[in-house]
Amino acid sequence: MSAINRSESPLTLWRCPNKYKKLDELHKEIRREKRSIISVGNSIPPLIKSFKRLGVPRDIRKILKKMHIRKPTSLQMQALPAILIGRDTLMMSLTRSGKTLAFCLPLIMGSFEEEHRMNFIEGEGPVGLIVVPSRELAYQIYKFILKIIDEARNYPKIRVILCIGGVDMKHQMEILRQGVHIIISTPGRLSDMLAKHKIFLAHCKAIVLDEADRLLDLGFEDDIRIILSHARPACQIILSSATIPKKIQEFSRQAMKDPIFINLSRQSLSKLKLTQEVEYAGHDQKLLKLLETMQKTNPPILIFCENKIDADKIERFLYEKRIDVACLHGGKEQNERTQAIKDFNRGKLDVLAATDVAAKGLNFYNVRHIINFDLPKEIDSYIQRVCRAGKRAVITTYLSYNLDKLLLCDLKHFLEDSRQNIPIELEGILDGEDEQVTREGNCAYCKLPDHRRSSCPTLQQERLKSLLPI
Ligand SMILES: Nc1ncnc2c1ncn2[C@@H]1O[C@H](COP(=O)(O)OP(=O)(O)OP(=O)(O)O)[C@@H](O)[C@H]1O
Repeated sequence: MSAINRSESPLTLWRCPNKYKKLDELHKEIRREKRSIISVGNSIPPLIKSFKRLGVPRDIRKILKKMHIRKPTSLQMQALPAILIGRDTLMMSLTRSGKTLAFCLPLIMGSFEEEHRMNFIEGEGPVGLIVVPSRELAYQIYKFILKIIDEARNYPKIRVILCIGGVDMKHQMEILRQGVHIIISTPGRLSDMLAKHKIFLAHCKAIVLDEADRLLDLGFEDDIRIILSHARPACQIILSSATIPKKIQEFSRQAMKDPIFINLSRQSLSKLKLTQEVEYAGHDQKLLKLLETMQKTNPPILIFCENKIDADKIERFLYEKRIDVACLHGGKEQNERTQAIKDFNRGKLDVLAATDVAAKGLNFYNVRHIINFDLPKEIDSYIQRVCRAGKRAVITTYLSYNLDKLLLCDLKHFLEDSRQNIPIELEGILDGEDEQVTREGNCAYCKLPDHRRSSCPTLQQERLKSLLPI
């Protein structure tokens, strides 16, 4: 291990430009409101609207441009300055809001700076660690980072490795021995490597927990605690999560220091201009309905279901109808899963039937139709699924007859928030809670028009505030 202490200084030397520093709180807040951003915490940096002002080096901006990334997304405008100044950050937003770039870019910039300052030597590093719940997601992020650094020819060479099950570790270990800047891993494999003293986090400056809600859902809590216990207390923690369930609240209270919470509210989804429809269907009718439902659009069509059995059943049924289909779930071999995603994204498959867990965090391109074979148990999972859709896609959801009224109520409110006509099937569902809207149709919480309690920005901000460590 190295003799220099790399861990006490922040990830990057980036400082907020003076022009932005001078903005008063009111103006910062107005800019956030315009972009449906809610930020909570002490001394939150302002939104910064260009990669140039964010200090992203010119060559990297050129590479991003080639990837059709010209300006930061709303989330990145807030998250990048927060992460770049070294603050613990929790990003809560829907999928496709650009969270991955928001944490990858600072790690890449930080690694370049480190390597520029002093070459990494044998056994040194990592500067940054990214922990994700699935191998596919790890691979996707790995490829994304490689794409950027491989093209950055005028910058010092930085090394990235994948530390996940199913990958030959021999080559990765070789790179590790040369000194590594960024590690992308799944929790099980990483805690194993830490226990065997093959990886050290003593000099790690930032740890990212991507899809943090899913990491905890999948029971990786103990692994995460072990991983964090190997890091220095000064290590920056970055969490990305689509929802903030209780476990995340507790976790962030314990693990994060003076954090900034950033929430991109749901209204931003309305930009996708989706058509969302629901149909009642008994369990036995669903397969038969499927062919008719699929006629609504051209492929690619993504079918979501809650369990592996249904995913397999759908695959078999459509295969017999000579449709190019595959399924994606935890019971499939890694190479089958990778192949299915590749084929679907390249247009070789018309239909992919997937469970939520398997599809979590993956990017699918230009999906025209999402069919929810069943309504997930939580509205957040429904929203996650919807986020996989391309622009102007159709979302069809099969509702069973015995669904929880509150869940249907959540669905109805979500459709209202996304400016959808309420399907006749949901019209009869009473708000039940007069608390949702006042008699004048205003938000029952802040009494302002144009939104409901379920999407009230003031309420969301107050909820986030309550999550902050005391
Ligand atoms: N500033 C940007 N401008 C244009 N495209 C972008 C920008 N940032 C990211 N993208 C692209 O948008 C897509 C989704 O981004 P990304 O995967 O970072 O979203 P995410 O919020 O992490 O989603 P998920 O929760 O699904 O992981 C990717 O194809 C990415 O390359």
